[in-house]
Amino acid sequence: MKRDMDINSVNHPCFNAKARKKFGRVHLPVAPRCNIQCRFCDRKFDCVNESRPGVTSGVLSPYQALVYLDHVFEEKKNISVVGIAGPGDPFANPEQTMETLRLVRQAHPEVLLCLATNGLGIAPYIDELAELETGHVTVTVNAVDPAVGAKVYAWVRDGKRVVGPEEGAALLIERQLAAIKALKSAGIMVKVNAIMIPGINEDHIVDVAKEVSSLGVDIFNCLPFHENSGSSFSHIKEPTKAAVTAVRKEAGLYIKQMTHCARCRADAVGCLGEEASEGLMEKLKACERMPERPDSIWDLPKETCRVTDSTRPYVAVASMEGLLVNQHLGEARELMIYGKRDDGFVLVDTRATPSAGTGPSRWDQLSEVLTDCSTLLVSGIGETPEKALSRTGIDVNVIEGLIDEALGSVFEGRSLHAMVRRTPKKCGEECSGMGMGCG
Ligand SMILES: C[S@@+](CC[C@H](N)C(=O)[O-])C[C@H]1O[C@@H](n2cnc3c(N)ncnc32)[C@H](O)[C@@H]1O
Ligand code: SF4
Ligand code: SF4
Repeated sequence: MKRDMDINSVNHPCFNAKARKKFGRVHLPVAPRCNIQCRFCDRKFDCVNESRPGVTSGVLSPYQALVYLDHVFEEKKNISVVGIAGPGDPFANPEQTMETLRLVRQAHPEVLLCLATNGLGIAPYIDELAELETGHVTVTVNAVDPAVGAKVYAWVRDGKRVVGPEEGAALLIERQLAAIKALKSAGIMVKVNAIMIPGINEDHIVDVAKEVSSLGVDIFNCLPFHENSGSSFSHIKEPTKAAVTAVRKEAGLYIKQMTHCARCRADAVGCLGEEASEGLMEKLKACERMPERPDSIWDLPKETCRVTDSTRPYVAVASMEGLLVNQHLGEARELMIYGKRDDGFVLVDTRATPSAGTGPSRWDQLSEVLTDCSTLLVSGIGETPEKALSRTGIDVNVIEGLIDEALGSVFEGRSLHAMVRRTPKKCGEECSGMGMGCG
């Protein structure tokens, strides 16, 4: 759908408070994974009831997102910005992010493109972002001192290497500052978000403001920590309004402040603070059920492939960080769905698992979610789900080790024997369940 809108870079409702009543934004939730773990963040992929960052009603492929965008433009005539803000990090899913931006730019040359990222993985993409005329990037910088950063970040994944808090924070900060410099050199407007977390970094926010101001950042958004029962900071309370105002005032001595941030969901749409449209959330879910690409399923080399059924070309994996098969099915809130292409394995989707407490029907629901998967790789599973899934034709394997290695075996027809977990996790012994089966 072509639109006739005269949009210029000042019409971004987050970068310019004056634009916030007139212009809206839409976030396309195409990036489910994350390459770091902020201790305050808990992502939810199928939730209509919570309004906070990291939450979305669904995750879309780039093509699905383009179809969804047409529905958005039809319903909302004042959208000036198309952005990607997770629900994870855009550069933990760089292929999906860049493909989405390319598709949107091609179909809608008038729109402002925008991204929110932790900055770890953006560097290789900055030139292309500039070519696509991505006008606005937000980088979340919660610390510029690695000792403070180590309190905020649990781990950081750089390629295949996962590092702990101290080394991770130092690496992340170095990448963030370099990325900000490069973004500014490429002529892109940069906003820095800094989450103010009581008892963790509240005395450090002004240092962050000073540092990023020296790099030419355009605007600074000191965002109060949003209480989050699912995160490791579940015990921390939101900072008081007075404390946030005081920090913003001091930080304002160094850099322009944003004070109207609505702490939006990863699928937010409309003007800032506007209630989510039920109709559009239904459309988003409908788009999520469409084929991921117009030509849908990739051709697999059937003669060498254990995954011989072309209606089940994918493999579902339970993993805590996307590197290892290391999660019990009962603990997995999402499964990673992998496919094979000529150039290797590719994460095609991340799917929420049905929530606990619904009894055995939970596993029937899960098998519906996995109708296009031939195989499930987990590090533990209860007897009931194993039987329920196997009944529907899914090959369930309890293994441990690198995802890439396991996918190699599955897709190339080799045995998984060497990876089989010798002492399968017993129900309730190593997971957080009650030992009652994964009900
Ligand atoms: C969900 S993230 C997605 C983009 C990217 N991963 C990032 O961190 O910038 C969007 C923004 O929400 C913030 N956020 C996440 N959880 C939050 C919380 N509990 N309280 C306040 N801000 C939060 C992030 O720090 C980030 O600035
Ligand atoms: S980088 Fe963004 S999505 Fe990732 S854990 Fe931090 S806030 Fe959440
Ligand atoms: S979270 Fe804040 S900066 Fe991001 S879109 Fe919402 S209002 Fe704008």
